[in-house]
Amino acid sequence: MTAPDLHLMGDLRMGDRLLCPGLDLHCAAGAWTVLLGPSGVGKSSLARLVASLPCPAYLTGGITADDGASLAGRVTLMAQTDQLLPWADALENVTLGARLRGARPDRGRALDLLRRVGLDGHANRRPATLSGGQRQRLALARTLMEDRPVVVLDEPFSALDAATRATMQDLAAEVLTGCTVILITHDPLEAARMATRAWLLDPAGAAPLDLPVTPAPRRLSDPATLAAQASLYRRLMAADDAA
Ligand SMILES: Nc1ncnc2c1ncn2[C@@H]1O[C@H](COP(=O)(O)OP(=O)(O)OP(=O)(O)O)[C@@H](O)[C@H]1O
Repeated sequence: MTAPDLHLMGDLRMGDRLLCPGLDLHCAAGAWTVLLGPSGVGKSSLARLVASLPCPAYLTGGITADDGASLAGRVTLMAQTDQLLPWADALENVTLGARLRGARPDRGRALDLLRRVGLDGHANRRPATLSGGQRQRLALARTLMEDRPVVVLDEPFSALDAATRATMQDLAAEVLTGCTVILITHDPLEAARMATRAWLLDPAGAAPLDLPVTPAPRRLSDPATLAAQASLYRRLMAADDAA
């Protein structure tokens, strides 16, 4: 499946509450669109809307793909909570999507992804026996296994230590090459590293954020990455003060 460009348009509302007005976000195919913003502005709601999941919020202008086709079946969402099946082991969790669709899971690919997220030898472990970071990496492996052209990642690396986070970011960038990716994060360094385009959502609307001109993922130690991190941090602090 070819990845489409997405267009998110209109006011993000929940009942009579206006969460974020006047969205006009283009999410380019093959690029990472990063959304930042204060807690409660509606980022996770937007993620659920892109994934066509039940959500009390709605976007007045809708979400469209540039190829005109429905997004149904073309999006995978890694939610903030890991949503692992407690009674299934790690391998069964990673292959869940295929099994739900009645397809034969690619066991070799699943085991390889488990290895690449650092869970080699954990295939038969249940989620309750894993640490928070291991569970998050298992959820990441399940997301990467899905092979969908549109991928929404809602704070996917939040439970990881800094070194593991960078490794998982690189893995996701590699596996998701060519996909339309929407990444939600509260981490300005992650945004500075991973974003092709970044937007700050706040109750006044969505504003574009400045990023280095170099392609993502950027080196953590690159002065331009660190300068962008500092600038994004200042913007987030200002948005938090205003919220
Ligand atoms: N199921 C729900 N029913 C009613 N209100 C909800 C529901 N889910 C979220 N909300 C409210 O909608 C608003 C947006 O929530 P959402 O989780 O989308 O924000 P967010 O920007 O992702 O926040 P965070 O950064 O803390 O994850 C919040 O005020 C939240 O309390």
